[in-house]
Order: sequence, then structure tokens, then C-alpha cells
Amino acid sequence: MEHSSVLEVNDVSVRFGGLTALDAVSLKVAPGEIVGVIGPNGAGKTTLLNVLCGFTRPDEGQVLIDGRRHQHLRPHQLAGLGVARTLQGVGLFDGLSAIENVMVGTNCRARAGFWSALLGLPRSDREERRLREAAGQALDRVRAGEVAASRPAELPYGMRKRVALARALAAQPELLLLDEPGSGLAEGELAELGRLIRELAAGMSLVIVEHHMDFMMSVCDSLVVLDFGKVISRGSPREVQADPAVEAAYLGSSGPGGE
Ligand SMILES: Nc1ncnc2c1ncn2[C@@H]1O[C@H](COP(=O)(O)OP(=O)(O)OP(=O)(O)O)[C@@H](O)[C@H]1O
Repeated sequence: MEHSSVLEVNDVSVRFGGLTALDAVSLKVAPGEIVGVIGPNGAGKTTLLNVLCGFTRPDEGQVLIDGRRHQHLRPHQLAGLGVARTLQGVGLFDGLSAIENVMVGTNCRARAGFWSALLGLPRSDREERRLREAAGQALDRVRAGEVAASRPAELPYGMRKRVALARALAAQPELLLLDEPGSGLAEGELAELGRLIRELAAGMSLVIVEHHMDFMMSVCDSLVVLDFGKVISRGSPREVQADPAVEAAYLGSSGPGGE
């Protein structure tokens, strides 16, 4: 069944002891939409991403994926729901080549692959070929096909991040969650990443948490601005930039002569 939102978050609150990390946060992500989550340090961005992928269970509110409510979403259920996530940093296995790292991402969709791996059985040649082909396609999509045989340690940081992105793509997600995809990248690499993400949005929705403001302004269709766990503004990048609530938060924090 088709739904107008791939993801819907309704009034989600998360508390850590006395601290309210998210306070009645709501957002919607439409098919093919790129939604950016921005805000100062400690605003609740990572906590929100953690709720979306089931790492953190909300104290209140609900998360709907493809119109279905997931009160007790577990991380291992994500691939089955068409959700993939990249982590802050890279998180690749050093002992595997780039393509083998990406095959880990494809494998989670293959039930037989799981059972045969558990039982220590060799994969069938056909299965192996299929996974390798899918992983190769994911690497090509992020323009990292030429490093398929390299180990992560042999690759520059920007390329390792692309391999990590390919691994998330290999699960063929409908919704891709990117946690600081631009961190540690040089200016040129950021621009390239922005183009890549725009291309990916042709076939999936994305939620991005990222500190590089210019990158977010140019890449995202819409932005959600968090401050102290609350959504203080939302809309297109232009709308958010012109929102008096954003200016008020800025003036309230450091002021024009501050940070
Ligand atoms: N597991 C936890 N236990 C206690 N407090 C936490 C936990 N995780 C986050 N917090 C607190 O919740 C608030 C929101 O943190 P979060 O990491 O989501 O913010 P953020 O916007 O991602 O920050 P940054 O930009 O620095 O990554 C912060 O005050 C943080 O200290």
C-alpha cells in the first residue's frame, strides 16, 4: 500500500534521567525527500536518529514507517523495513576488502545466507556471485568501484566513507539515515557527496544529520531545526534561514558578537 510519508514521527519525547533530550518532536519524510536535522551541540540530533533506527526507545510518541506503527522498533528489524543507516565515522571491518565490507550489507537481506553462515557452510557459488554483483553495483553508485579489492586501511578517509555508504545502499533501503556524512571531508569531497546524495534521492528518502551548514542548505529539500530537544523551526532551507525563531535562538545563545 502506498503512503504519502515513508517516515512519520509523532510527538516523540526521550528523557535521560532529568534531561529531556527530545521534547514532543514530530516530522514527516515524503518519498524521495531529503530531510536535514540541524541544531547546535546537544540539541538532540543524534538522539532523534537513534530513535528512528531503533537504538533508542522513545518515552512518549510513536514512529511510523510506511504507515505502520513501530513502538518497539529493534535495530535488527530495520533492513526488513527498508531502513539503513550509516554511523558517525566509518565503521568498516579492517580485515575485509571494500567489496566484502559492502557484501555484509547485502547479506542481511539473504535469509539463506544468514543460516549458512551460522552453520559454517560455504555459500553456493551462485549466491556468492549474486552478493558480489550487488555489492559491486553499490560501490559503482558511490563511484568507488575502483577500490573494490582494497582494504579500508589502504584508502583515504573520504573513500572509506563512500564504502560505508555503499554498504548501507546494498541493503536497498527506502529510507537512508546518514549520521554526519560530511565529517572529516575536504571541501571538494563535500560537494561531490552532495551531488551523490541528490542522485540517491531519485530512488529513496533520506534523513541527514550534519554540522556543515552550507552542505545542508544546498542538499536538503527541507530542514528541521532542533534546540534543547524541541523543534523550533522547519521548512525549506530558505524558510528556515529567514525564520525569526532561528534568529532568536541564535541571539539567545551567543549573540552577533559571539561564537
Ligand atoms: N545516553 C545518554 N545518556 C544521558 N544523556 C544523553 C545520552 N545521549 C544523549 N544525552 C544528552 O542528550 C542531549 C542531546 O544529545 P544528542 O547527542 O542527541 O545531541 P546532538 O544534537 O546530536 O549533539 P552533537 O551535535 O554534539 O552531536 C545532550 O544534552 C546529551 O548530553
